[in-house]
Amino acid sequence: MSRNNISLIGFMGTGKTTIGRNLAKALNYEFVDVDRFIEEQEGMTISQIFSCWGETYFRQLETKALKEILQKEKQVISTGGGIVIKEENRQLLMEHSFVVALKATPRNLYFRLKESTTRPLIQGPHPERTIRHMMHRRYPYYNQNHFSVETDRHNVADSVSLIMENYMEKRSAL
Ligand SMILES: Nc1ncnc2c1ncn2[C@@H]1O[C@H](COP(=O)(O)OP(=O)(O)OP(=O)(O)O)[C@@H](O)[C@H]1O
Ligand SMILES: O=C(O)C1=C[C@@H](O)[C@@H](O)[C@H](O)C1
Ligand SMILES: [Mg+2]
Repeated sequence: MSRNNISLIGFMGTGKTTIGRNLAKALNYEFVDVDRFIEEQEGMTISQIFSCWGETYFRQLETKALKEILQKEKQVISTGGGIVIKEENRQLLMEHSFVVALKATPRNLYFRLKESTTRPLIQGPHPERTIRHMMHRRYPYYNQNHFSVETDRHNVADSVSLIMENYMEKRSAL
């Protein structure tokens, strides 16, 4: 595990961007959001990439972006919710960063995301059911981590403190 990068993984809406920004500030690390990095490189939004080129192409861009981002250190990396689907990405993350999984129930995620129009995979007619199905399939992948936080039970500030404590502890034990 690299000593100097923290990656946040988890389903859409678990708080990777919100917690990530605060964590980066607290550690004086750079904050990098993989989705935003891809959007800047491509000059298109994630929704546009999905609708013009499809998910498979997006997944290729995502792995390319991850490799580039992981070259640097002292970063909090907020990943896309589906990055863990690929074994290659899971290995890259575990090898080059301290991986923190953020968790929440499908019900809470539904309430957090129901007004969102920027998440193409949950724009269908039954978003809560879709979240439940996708979460079920991805569950084992989110469980490959160095530390996890239940965001149903901890607010943003508490989650940041818990992650910092655990990161410092495990880093000094290396
Ligand atoms: N305990 C909590 N921890 C984190 N976020 C919370 C919590 N409770 C409510 N929220 C809200 O849930 C939303 C989380 O959205 P955010 O964009 O940070 O998620 P994300 O994991 O980055 O999603 P995506 O994968 O789609 O980018 C924010 O509006 C945040 O304020
Ligand atoms: O869960 C997912 O598969 C995704 C989550 C978002 O962060 C984006 O990366 C994209 O909308 C796909
Ligand atoms: Mg995000």
